[in-house]
Amino acid sequence: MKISVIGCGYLGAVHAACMAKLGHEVVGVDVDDRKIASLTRGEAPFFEPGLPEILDEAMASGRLTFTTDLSEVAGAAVHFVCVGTPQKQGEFAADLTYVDAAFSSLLAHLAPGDVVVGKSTVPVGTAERLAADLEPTGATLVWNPEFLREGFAVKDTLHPDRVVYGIPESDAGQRAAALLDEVYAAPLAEGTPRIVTDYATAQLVKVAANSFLATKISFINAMAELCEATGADVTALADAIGHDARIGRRFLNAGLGFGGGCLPKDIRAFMARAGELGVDQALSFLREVDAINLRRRVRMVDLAREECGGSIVGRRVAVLGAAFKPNSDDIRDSPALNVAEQMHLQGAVVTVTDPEAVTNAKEKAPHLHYADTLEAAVEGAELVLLLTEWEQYVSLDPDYLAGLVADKRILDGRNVLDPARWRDAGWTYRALGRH
Ligand SMILES: NC(=O)c1ccc[n+]([C@@H]2O[C@H](COP(=O)([O-])OP(=O)(O)OC[C@H]3O[C@@H](n4cnc5c(N)ncnc54)[C@H](O)[C@@H]3O)[C@@H](O)[C@H]2O)c1
Ligand SMILES: O=c1ccn([C@@H]2O[C@H](COP(=O)(O)OP(=O)(O)O[C@H]3O[C@H](CO)[C@@H](O)[C@H](O)[C@H]3O)[C@@H](O)[C@H]2O)c(=O)[nH]1
Repeated sequence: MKISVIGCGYLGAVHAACMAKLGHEVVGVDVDDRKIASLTRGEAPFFEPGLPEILDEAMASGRLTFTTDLSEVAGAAVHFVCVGTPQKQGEFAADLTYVDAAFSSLLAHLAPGDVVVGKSTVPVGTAERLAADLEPTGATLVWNPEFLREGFAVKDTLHPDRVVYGIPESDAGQRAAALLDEVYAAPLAEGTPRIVTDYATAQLVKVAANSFLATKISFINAMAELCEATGADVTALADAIGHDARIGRRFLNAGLGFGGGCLPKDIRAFMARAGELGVDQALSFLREVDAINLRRRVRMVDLAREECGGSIVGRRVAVLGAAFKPNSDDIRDSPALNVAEQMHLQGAVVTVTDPEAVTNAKEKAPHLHYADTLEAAVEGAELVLLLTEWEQYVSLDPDYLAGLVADKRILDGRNVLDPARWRDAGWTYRALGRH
């Protein structure tokens, strides 16, 4: 089937390549000509494990092309809209400029019977408005939220935990769902659960899922605050409560908290939308989820100051990690980069390293120092901060690192190192929520 994917960022580029892998003929469209030039060369414009391989395969098959010319979507039966919905400057609400622009420019290229599939994360009520705009074209809107995780985007797209379709209550809605079933025939054949519902529910499922994940992380980080006040150990606590199948151990990793281009802005946009709907009280707990999360970053800097005898002015600090999570080069709302910036503002001499995110970090925070290797970053450091749990940092040898630094002091912002092993090697080890 001929498919178009509008918006080829972290979500859209992966979606386009995966749809081609499933056998469809795909045209990916973006307004960013640098991104399109890179994708056209078969090069992923960002780091995502597995993407280069499926891009290569799809480009070689001739089934995947990229363009900045939206008119090339004509003739596609299904159009996926994957453009960004960032947080508005200075507000909690989502900025729908890109979604609105993508839909309005798409109108001229649609034919009756086409299916437009919204995958961007939007405030509930957006799909209903966009469906009304589509009506004169004879195309049908399906709201099909996306749940992929960066770092696992290819696997999550090809083998999703579930698919959700928000459709109108009409024959056209049923036909649109059947067409989307054809697009997703391979994952559905694997038994992927498929939930068909109305627009409002489909849009809410997405932000409810992200709110739940954010709440789980902030819950354990609140427990970390209690652990710090009592001498308890939050990792042991998470293991113990996680054994209860009703709770589960996943997403209970305490530390610097959540960042990225999704959880922080999605819970804020959800609160803003609840306010517009007159039900802001229902989500008032998300304010606390956000506040607990942001407090962890401040606590990390406080811990660094404590370890440096009350002041970090002029101290040489090595920061391991800039990406918001490992296996990604994404630095959107990265807790690691935020801590590095706070340390710099408070007078420390900060050198940041990351296996993949240094280029993006330099663009966002050019005033920090950067090193391409771990060795260069830690050389002569008086304090080391592990802030993104890349495997190469998790598996660091304390004796090896000891030979490079000026002072053997490490703060583990992700609770991934073995405290006993580091202390035995002569290090001062501190972490969030454990001693
Ligand atoms: N990144 C994820 O892991 C993820 C997962 C699930 C859902 N989402 C949601 O998907 C959406 C996209 O997120 P992302 O991380 O891919 O963002 P992104 O910023 O990486 O990509 C968005 C892309 O859309 C392009 N764009 C903007 N306006 C356009 C237009 N009018 N026509 C064509 N292209 C246009 C931009 O140039 C950019 O390349 C957001 O709503 C996000 O919340 C993201
Ligand atoms: O126990 C945990 C788990 C995660 N995190 C942090 O939480 C953030 C988000 O992690 P993750 O959810 O794995 O990354 P994303 O790629 O942002 O994915 C989330 O956001 C996407 C965009 O909406 C959704 O599609 C995914 O389902 C949802 O997991 C990162 O900063 C992690 O470091 C923790 O602090 N502790």
